[in-house]
Amino acid sequence: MEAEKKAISLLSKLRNESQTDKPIIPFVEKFADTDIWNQYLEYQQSLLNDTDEKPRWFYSPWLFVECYAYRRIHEAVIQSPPIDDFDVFKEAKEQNFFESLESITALCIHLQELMTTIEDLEENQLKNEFFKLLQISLWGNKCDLSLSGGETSSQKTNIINTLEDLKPFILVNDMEHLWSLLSNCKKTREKVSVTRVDIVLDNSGFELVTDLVLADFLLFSNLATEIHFYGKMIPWFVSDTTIHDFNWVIEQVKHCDHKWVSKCGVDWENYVKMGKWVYHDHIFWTGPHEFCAMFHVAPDLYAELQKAHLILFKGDLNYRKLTGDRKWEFTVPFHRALNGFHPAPLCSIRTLKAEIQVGLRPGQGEQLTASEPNWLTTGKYGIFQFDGPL
Ligand SMILES: O=P(O)(O)OC[C@@]1(O)O[C@H](CO)[C@@H](O)[C@@H]1O
Ligand SMILES: [Mn+2]
Repeated sequence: MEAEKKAISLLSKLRNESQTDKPIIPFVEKFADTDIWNQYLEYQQSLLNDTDEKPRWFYSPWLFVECYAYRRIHEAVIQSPPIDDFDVFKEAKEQNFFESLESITALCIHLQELMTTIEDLEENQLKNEFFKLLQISLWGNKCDLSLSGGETSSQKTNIINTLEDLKPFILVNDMEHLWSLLSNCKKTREKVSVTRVDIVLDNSGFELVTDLVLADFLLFSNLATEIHFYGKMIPWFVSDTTIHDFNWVIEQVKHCDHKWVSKCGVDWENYVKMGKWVYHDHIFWTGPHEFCAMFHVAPDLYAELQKAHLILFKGDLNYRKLTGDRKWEFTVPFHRALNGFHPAPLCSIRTLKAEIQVGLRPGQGEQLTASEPNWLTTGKYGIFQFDGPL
């Protein structure tokens, strides 16, 4: 109880600082990334050079302040042993999973049926199935809990039946590039060689299941031979996946009382055991830096990503970090907005929840603004945006 009281008082202090636009203060508790964060704070301070101004909640860049807020929540918890490994968002994430169970069941059954017919599929049919699972993973990204302030945001309908209706809302659609890349890898692959797809995960719950279903399909269709996942080392943006969530979701699926669903869980656990699925942690993902800084700030992670044939970046926050959350013109090429971040061919799979979008056709953004002023932030629209040699 003492520990809870302490955590709550630290959180109240944090709330007060943010509501009253206090200066952004350094981290005190020693943790793996404390120095990195405090150095970044100094950098933000240096941008205000000749004034006495301090970076503050209402005026500093949103991406930085928002990440800082989640890191401060974590600091309040780690300063309060013995509850220092408590995940304040665990309950919300688990609720999202349970509320989406019907849709998860339908998806797992679909996957198992596909597995049994895969040998008979023509090239074109295989491509179609790949596109379906990509779109399911895209729309799965609607289910994040930070946009809804932690309120429920689960998937209640069978998503497979809605894909056709949702197609007009895909603003950038580079799925064909993903297909060409992976089917070429498959055709030219020698017996012993590897095709590696890396997935930079976003939200746990329903979205994570859609990513695991896609990852499973990539393996049994032979479009890839190895999948590497990246999650968050601390609770992040309410619904983001940690290693605990990753294992928890697989365990839940495994114990579902539907035989095809639990078969998925058993397969997924085996992939992890066999090293066909590899989960990576890295503190960089919960840092303040945009991805173009990764080469210098986290060269080991950059080198790891370079081993992939394709990297899929799930979600809105990853898109903001890919593009530096800048006020880019809508028509600026994605390659340019990545600002030198090119570890391997990559694709952002994201529903739009923040006021940033690049790589649109001339006039496309303006047209959307005229007809639907909130199109950038509602999660109604989505993209598959690819960067890499064609
Ligand atoms: O990365 P995700 O889960 O797709 O979205 C995270 C998000 O909802 O959180 C922030 C709003 O607080 C925005 O960056 C973004 O819209
Ligand atoms: Mn998220």
